[in-house]
Amino acid sequence: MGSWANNLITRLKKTVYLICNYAKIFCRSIPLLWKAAPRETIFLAIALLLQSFIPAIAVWINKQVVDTVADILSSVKEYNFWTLGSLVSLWVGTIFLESLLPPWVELAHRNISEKLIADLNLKIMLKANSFVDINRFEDSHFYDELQIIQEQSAYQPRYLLSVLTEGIPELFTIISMLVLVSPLGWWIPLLILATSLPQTYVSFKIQWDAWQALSQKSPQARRMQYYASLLLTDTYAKEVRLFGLGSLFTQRYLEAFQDKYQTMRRLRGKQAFAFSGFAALSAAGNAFAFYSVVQQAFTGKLTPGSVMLFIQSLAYIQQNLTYLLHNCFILQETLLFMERFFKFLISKNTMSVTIPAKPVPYPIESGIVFENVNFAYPDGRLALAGISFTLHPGEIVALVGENGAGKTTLVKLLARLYDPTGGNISVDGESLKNFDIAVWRRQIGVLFQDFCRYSLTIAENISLGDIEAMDDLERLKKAAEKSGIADKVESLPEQYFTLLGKQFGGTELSGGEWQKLALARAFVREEGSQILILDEPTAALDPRSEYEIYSHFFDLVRGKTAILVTHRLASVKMADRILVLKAGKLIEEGTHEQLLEKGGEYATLWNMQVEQYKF
Ligand SMILES: Nc1ncnc2c1ncn2[C@@H]1O[C@H](COP(=O)(O)OP(=O)(O)OP(=O)(O)O)[C@@H](O)[C@H]1O
Repeated sequence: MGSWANNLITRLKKTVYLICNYAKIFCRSIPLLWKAAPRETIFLAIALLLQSFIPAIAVWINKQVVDTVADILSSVKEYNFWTLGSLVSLWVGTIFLESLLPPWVELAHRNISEKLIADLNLKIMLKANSFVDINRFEDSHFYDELQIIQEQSAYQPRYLLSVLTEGIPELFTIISMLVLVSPLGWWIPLLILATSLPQTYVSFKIQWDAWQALSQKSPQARRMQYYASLLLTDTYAKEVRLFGLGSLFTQRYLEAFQDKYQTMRRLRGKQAFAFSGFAALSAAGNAFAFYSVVQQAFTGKLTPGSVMLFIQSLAYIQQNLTYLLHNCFILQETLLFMERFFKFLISKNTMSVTIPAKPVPYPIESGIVFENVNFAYPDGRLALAGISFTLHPGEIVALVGENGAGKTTLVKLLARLYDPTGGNISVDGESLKNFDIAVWRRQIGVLFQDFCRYSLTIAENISLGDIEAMDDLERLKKAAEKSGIADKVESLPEQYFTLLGKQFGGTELSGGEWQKLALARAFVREEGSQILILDEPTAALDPRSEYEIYSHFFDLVRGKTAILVTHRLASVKMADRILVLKAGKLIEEGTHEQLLEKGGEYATLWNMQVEQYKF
């Protein structure tokens, strides 16, 4: 067989595969509508079926009316009021139904699409929440996919419904019109289809190419969005103005736009060109069919009503084919979104979970042991290498070291936000991996240096540390007092019920006040937790607040194993032990005095800080 034929077979196979794949996704998507809104879906299906056949019934009635009138005029039949009256009543009935249905179809469409959007978004949120580690969010490919799904879930489900509510009646109208014209000549529907389908196929193919090009250019589209957000969101407003960054970002926006636009412009040109060529073929086919019908009418083989039926049917077929084609494009894009959505729903957790889990020791007796622990982030760089130490119950340990030394990474491993890529972490001799992750995390109160600021009330902001404390104002107040934010809260008119954050018109706090609130969140998890991790807890605090926190530190962490990550060496003096990290390695370990005596890295850092305070 020649290479031309081979090529054709490969293309055909590919097309069949694509169509089967789309059909599969379509069949998986429809039950989602049913689940989101069963009653509305039944109503919509019935209304759509009615809508689909109304045009064919109307055209058929028109034919009967014209033929009856022609017969009466040519005296073939006698004028009969009842025949004409019933035809007119039927015609009025179909026209009435045609105008009655759309508002109800629209209502059902909107109700279902709103429910469907909420349903899909909930599924996405629940799935994202089921990832127990944060690796997924740091895998750039996966994160990109998640962003696209999140963005498109706001409108693609609506498109799916639009396509169904418009496309189904269009398809049935085309079929019923083809059936109606077939008595005029068996070859007429075939000719109309044969001259219209190449146009449909080519448009489809070009649309597919355009979609692929668009997804290849999606980094550019996302960059455009990013540069726009730099000029349009409050987070960047200060720096953009002070550093005069407006023109740089608009320039970058334009560069990304040009890159995407040039590709799309070429493809759209190709599409218009191919479309026009095949439109001419379709027009020639229709003209031939029209000529044949009119000629048969001249020779008396067809009635005037049949000519009108042909003209009206052809108009309906042409119009609905164009609309259907457009809807197929949209459906194709929607099905690609649904494919992404389904893939996302079956994506696996990257962290292994042991079932059944071992009970977490309470209290921890012998301690938490890091044994030769290594960790590399997804980009492959080693952030921790060969870390070994033991955290004894009730001990206060300070982690110090230069920026990027691996301190935060180490506490993330302890909270099991990641698993080590080498070595092991164990608690009372049992690997951390064997515990129920949620139960283990409940043992930990934590404040990260990049803590979150929630646009919720103060009480809610604190209680997020332990949602069981949500209604226990006394517990929340105690945590607020420990972190030093209680006085500020009590000075506000609505106190603990003050809404925070500008997003919903709440009050704004200063950076240090937000940090104290986050600290209160770590303290509220007091009951039942055994470990307290504070990563730079006082970075944004004024000297007085910092002094107050550290002078009561033993009180604050009472009975817990505490890990304190800080650059302020004056505040680590009271720690039972200090671990010094450098470039991912544990290089020194001991009390403040021992490390000073040793004269190593810690002593150097200490002396540098002491120098700063000398006058
Ligand atoms: N999410 C991440 N993906 C890739 N690399 C990361 C990520 N987070 C941190 N790193 C890298 O891991 C190393 C250790 O970072 P880590 O945040 O643990 O340092 P740190 O000691 O807490 O620093 P700092 O004192 O600045 O807070 C750094 O080189 C950093 O670039």
